[in-house]
Amino acid sequence: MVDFRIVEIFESLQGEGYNTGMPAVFIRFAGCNLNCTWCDTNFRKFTRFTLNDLMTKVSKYKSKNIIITGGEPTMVKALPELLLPLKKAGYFIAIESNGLGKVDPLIDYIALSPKFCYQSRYKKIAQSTANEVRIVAENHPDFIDFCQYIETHIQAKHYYLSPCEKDGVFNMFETIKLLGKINQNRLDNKWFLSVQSHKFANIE
Ligand SMILES: Nc1nc2[nH]cc(C(=O)O)c2c(=O)[nH]1
Ligand code: SF4
Ligand SMILES: [Mg+2]
Repeated sequence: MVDFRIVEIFESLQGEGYNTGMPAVFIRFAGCNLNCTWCDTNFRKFTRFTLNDLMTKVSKYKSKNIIITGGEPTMVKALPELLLPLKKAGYFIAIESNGLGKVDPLIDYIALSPKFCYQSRYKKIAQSTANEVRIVAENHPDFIDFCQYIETHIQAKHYYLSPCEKDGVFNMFETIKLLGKINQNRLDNKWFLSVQSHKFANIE
């Protein structure tokens, strides 16, 4: 029988991006194909859940929104075996992905966070459509070029820069300066600010 490597499951509010404030059950899968220096998730420590364990656990929460995250959830081979029963049970399923893997068509809402520190890996784009893109802001001369590259290669409704957190400190000033740069010479802003608001609200 398949089992899923799960870091944590919890109910909270979406802290980031367009759906900030949306109540959701977060399913955090173990494993990632990247190793960002500022990663805030220990995706190596996990518990095994069967499909039944997962469905039972999720059904105990109030929310009918699921956010599949990680780690990198597109690397979970058995994911479709979970998505189908979740869809049948009426859940709205969102995913948080770094964009290097293809997102299953059963997913209802796609948030992609391509990583500047691994820009060479994005020469081939696996997932070229999304509902929203969020890039963690980094102070580097090539950063704006990367954002522009992503904007032309990933079609999305919303584009965001997110301040990077290291040891509780956010590069907020750097981020808004980068937003100013990336939006200059446009009639309408295309890039907006997304903060990890849950970290300010002291919720999961
Ligand atoms: N509240 C809350 N919102 C989130 N949105 C994306 C998260 C993630 O870790 O992928 C996350 C998270 O960890 N907590
Ligand atoms: S892609 Fe996300 S989960 Fe993976 S190492 Fe980077 S920040 Fe962490
Ligand atoms: Mg998080």
